[in-house]
Amino acid sequence: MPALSTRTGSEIGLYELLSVLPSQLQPHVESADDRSFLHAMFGERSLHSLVKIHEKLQCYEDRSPTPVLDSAGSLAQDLTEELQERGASGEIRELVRLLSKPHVKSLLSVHDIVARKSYDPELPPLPDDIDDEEDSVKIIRLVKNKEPLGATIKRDEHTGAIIVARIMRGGAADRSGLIHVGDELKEVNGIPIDDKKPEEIIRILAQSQGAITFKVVPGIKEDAPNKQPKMFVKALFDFSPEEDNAIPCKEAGLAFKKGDILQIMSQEDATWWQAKNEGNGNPRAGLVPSKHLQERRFAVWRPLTVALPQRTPSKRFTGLRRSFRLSRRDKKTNKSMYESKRSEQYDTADVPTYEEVMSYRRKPGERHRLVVLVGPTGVGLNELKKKLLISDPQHFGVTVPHTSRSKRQSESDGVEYHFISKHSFEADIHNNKFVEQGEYKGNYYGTSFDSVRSVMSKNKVCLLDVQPHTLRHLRTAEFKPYVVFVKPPSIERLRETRKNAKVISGKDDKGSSKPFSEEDFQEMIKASQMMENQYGHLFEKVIVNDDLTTAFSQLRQALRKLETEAHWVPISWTHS
Ligand SMILES: Nc1ncnc2c1ncn2[C@@H]1O[C@H](COP(=O)(O)OP(=O)(O)OP(=O)(O)O)[C@@H](O)[C@H]1O
Repeated sequence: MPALSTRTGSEIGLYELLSVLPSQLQPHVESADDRSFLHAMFGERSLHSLVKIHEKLQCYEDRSPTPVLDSAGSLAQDLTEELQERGASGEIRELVRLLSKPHVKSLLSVHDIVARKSYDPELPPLPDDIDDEEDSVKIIRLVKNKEPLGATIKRDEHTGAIIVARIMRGGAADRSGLIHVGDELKEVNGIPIDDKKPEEIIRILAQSQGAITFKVVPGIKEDAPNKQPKMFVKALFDFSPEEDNAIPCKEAGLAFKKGDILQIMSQEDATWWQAKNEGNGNPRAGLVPSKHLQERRFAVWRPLTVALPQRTPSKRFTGLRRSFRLSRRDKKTNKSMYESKRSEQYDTADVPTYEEVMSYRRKPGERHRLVVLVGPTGVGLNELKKKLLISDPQHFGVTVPHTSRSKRQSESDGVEYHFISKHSFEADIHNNKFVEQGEYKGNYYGTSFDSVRSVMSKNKVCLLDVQPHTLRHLRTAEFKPYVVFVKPPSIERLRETRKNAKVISGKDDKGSSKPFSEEDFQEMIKASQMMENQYGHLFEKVIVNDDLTTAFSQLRQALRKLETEAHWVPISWTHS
């Protein structure tokens, strides 16, 4: 900004500064709203008067004047009386007249107040015949620009009075500290509103700019300012106030997307909370559905979206990744796998509303978080895992799966697999020792929790790829999983990029491979959409595996950040 001209040449006069600021700031302010706000604010007459007074007072600052006496008012009174007793020369009469002028009396009175530094107002005693029923009225003057007032109103069902229903945290009304929930609105800008509908009042308010005067009857005093501790939640669903017909005021709503971090500012209302979105930097709170409301809504929607028969998960062995060298290209296996996931997901404990979170940064020496890769079959999880392992074999590690099939000559126990008997495998399943397990051609295969622990205890980042329905078993303070969803690109890009790629054929379990078919691509995209719909709220990072090198570098960067920066994790993971 260029230097501003000053009155004295050496010091910037505040008053001059104020008058040139709007034009000087103009090139730096993009929005027309902001520009008109600045104009209105710097052009406000009372502000200019205050600045003038401030400048005048500054002249006295160096001299630090002290009052000679603090009873100039009574001295003037005594003097007037004495002078009146003396005869009546013209000069005496003039002095008596001057001293009795109300302005001079007020000036002397102000002088004495300042000299005594007694600034508390002295209120006259209450009259004896006061009517206890009479309402005390408060006049409030707020300066409003285009920003909304940040309050909602309602009509009291019993009395018919217009009452302040909500004050939005951080909004204009809240910042003023003058209007409170429960206050009864009597007049806006001198217009009585007793007979007006709330919508009409809202219109009056919306059309008012600059100073607005409210006449209110204060409600019952609020308790001490809300000292609720800061609470952050991760939203597990999308919300758009525009599309919500139940919200008391659409303009007061706060839109958010699944995965956004919200700071809950008020839970006073059981149905509509007030929250700020951590991501958008807006200091004003908006209305969001409360957890309770969202749960109720979900209960109503749920039968419509997932009307699937419940299965008993313990009796079923869900599908396995090809990392176990099993067929997942067998369509029958894939289909039943997804059906089983759907029914497991919508278990009542899993209603996706909000999850309380806290910022967490791994301390030096602390175990690394488990990195879980999730994605549809063939999307490239193994390829990405392989690249990570090659990039830093000391830093990354993978689990060794268990199997009940017999060991081949070329294999060693604990290298390709942990080979255990069918009987032990079944006992381990029974004792919940597996993150996930499955059966293929009469043999069991599975990844145990202990195999994950074993990698983590070597201070390595354990890379695991699992079916998304097993995430719920891993989401504990011990593993603190960082879930990366690997997503396929568009079908056109799949055709282009996977020209030379091979998928493991489902025809045998010897790992023979075949090129991707058009059907494989379609299945991959469909499965990806299904996973995102059902488990999207659990994914912390989504990577589109279009160009492999780009996807790998995005993953590498995300994992670097995971180790160096703070991330939001469920609060229960932080106090273990
Ligand atoms: N971005 C990519 N561009 C080209 N080819 C790719 C890309 N990503 C993976 N591939 C190839 O696609 C094939 C399948 O990849 P990969 O085996 O890693 O999939 P996967 O997700 O591990 O599958 P599954 O879970 O069924 O084991 C491999 O031949 C791999 O090299």
